[in-house]
Amino acid sequence: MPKVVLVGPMGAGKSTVAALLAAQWGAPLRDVDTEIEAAEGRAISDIFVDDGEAHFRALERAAVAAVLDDPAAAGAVVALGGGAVLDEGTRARLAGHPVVFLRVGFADAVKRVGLGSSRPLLLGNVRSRTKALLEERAPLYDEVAVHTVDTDERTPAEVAAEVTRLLS
Ligand SMILES: Nc1ncnc2c1ncn2[C@@H]1O[C@H](COP(=O)(O)OP(=O)(O)OP(=O)(O)O)[C@@H](O)[C@H]1O
Ligand SMILES: O=C(O)C1=C[C@@H](O)[C@@H](O)[C@H](O)C1
Ligand SMILES: [Mg+2]
Repeated sequence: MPKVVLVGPMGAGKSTVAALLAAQWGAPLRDVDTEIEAAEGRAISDIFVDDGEAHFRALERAAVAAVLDDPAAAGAVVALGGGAVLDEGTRARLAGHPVVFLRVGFADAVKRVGLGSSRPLLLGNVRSRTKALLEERAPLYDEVAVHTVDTDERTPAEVAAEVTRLLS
C-alpha cells in the first residue's frame, strides 16, 4: 500500500507536495496525471480536446486502480488528479488507504492555478469554474480522506511537514 495518497482540488498542491514528500522520505513518487500523460504520449488538455472528459475519466479510473494495485507502489507517495474522486469505484478503492485531503480555499486556488490552459476544466472562466468545482467536490474529498490539511497561506514545505506529522 502507498504511504500516502494525496487528494484535493486543482491548485491544492498535490503534485508539488507529493514530490517534496517523496524526496524527504526517500520514497517512490507516483503522480497519476503524469502517468496518464506518459502512457498516452499527450497532455491531459489534449486528451480532453481530442476525446472528451468521459474518455479521460476512464483512463484515470484505470490508472488509479493500476497504481493502487501495483506492488512497486508500496510505500510510495501518490498524487491523484483533482477529479479522480468523482468516480464511485475509485472512492471505494481508496477505503483503508492513508488518504490526505489537501484543502485549498477559493482565493489561494485561483492564485495558484493562474490563467494557463493546462487545466481544461477551468477554461472559460477560471474564477467561476474554480468556485463551482471546489463546492461540488468538497464532500467527495471529505468522504475518502483520513486526514485533512489546510494549505491556505502555507508553503508547500509547511504542508509537507504537516502531512509527515499526521502520518507518523
Ligand atoms: N502551498 C502552496 N503555496 C503556494 N503555491 C503553491 C502551493 N502548493 C502548490 N503551489 C503552486 O500552485 C501550482 C499548482 O500546484 P500543483 O500542480 O502541485 O497542484 P495540484 O494539486 O497537483 O493540481 P492538479 O490537480 O491540477 O494536478 C504550482 O504552480 C505550485 O507551485
Ligand atoms: O480536477 C480535475 O478534474 C482535474 C484535475 C487535474 O489534476 C487533471 O486530472 C485534469 O486537469 C482534471
Ligand atoms: Mg497535480
